[in-house]
Amino acid sequence: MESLPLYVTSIVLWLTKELFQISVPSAKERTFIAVKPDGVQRRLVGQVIHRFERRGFKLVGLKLLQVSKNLLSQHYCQLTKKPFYPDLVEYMTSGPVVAMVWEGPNIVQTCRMMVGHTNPAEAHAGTIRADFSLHVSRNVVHASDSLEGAQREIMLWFDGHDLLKWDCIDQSVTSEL
Ligand SMILES: Nc1ncnc2c1ncn2[C@@H]1O[C@H](COP(=O)(O)OP(=O)(O)OP(=O)(O)O)[C@@H](O)[C@H]1O
Ligand SMILES: O=c1ccn([C@@H]2O[C@H](COP(=O)(O)OP(=O)(O)O)[C@@H](O)[C@H]2O)c(=O)[nH]1
Ligand SMILES: [Mg+2]
Repeated sequence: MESLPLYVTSIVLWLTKELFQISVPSAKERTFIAVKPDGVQRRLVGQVIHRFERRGFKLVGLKLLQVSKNLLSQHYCQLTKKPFYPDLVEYMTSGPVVAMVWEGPNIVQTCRMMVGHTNPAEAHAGTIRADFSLHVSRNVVHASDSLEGAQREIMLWFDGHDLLKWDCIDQSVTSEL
């Protein structure tokens, strides 16, 4: 059987989405991930990056930096009243952090699942925190916990022009997804 012309297929797909209100996850969704000082000290940066790469997500921003207390207080602004906050500041400023922006469909929620529970003792095996850490105060990575949080954190940690738009050629077929 002859295949339909591409424009007919596109119209049918568009109509199907419109008629049935199918919500397609945006491939452009972004999240902020950081390898915390304990992860950098333990040379886990490569393994953390590998997890997101092998899942199929796209790296669009990356830098190694010494975090200032000012940046950290903005990043963790919801936690400043917590009893562990002074220790958290000391921990997060104790050495370099690798800050990253990753892109892909449903990435915020998926990365939270891949990172695992805040407390490694409660994290499921196979998550980064369960596989690489033992204690909540040394839990190796940060991942944004909502779309709004991700947008706020990306703007806080990166200048827009440090984030790269590029095409994964192996994923061009699924760029509509
Ligand atoms: N009870 C605790 N004792 C020590 N440190 C804690 C405790 N709770 C949280 N933290 C630290 O503060 C960080 C921020 O806590 P939060 O509640 O935002 O967890 P999270 O969202 O899983 O972590 P992150 O924001 O770093 O991804 C935790 O990742 C952990 O390092
Ligand atoms: O009882 C706690 C809760 C949190 N944290 C630290 O604070 C970070 C941010 O906490 P959040 O609640 O945002 O958890 P996360 O988003 O990291 O899972 C965590 O990752 C931990 O490093 C901690 O040291 N003790
Ligand atoms: Mg958090």
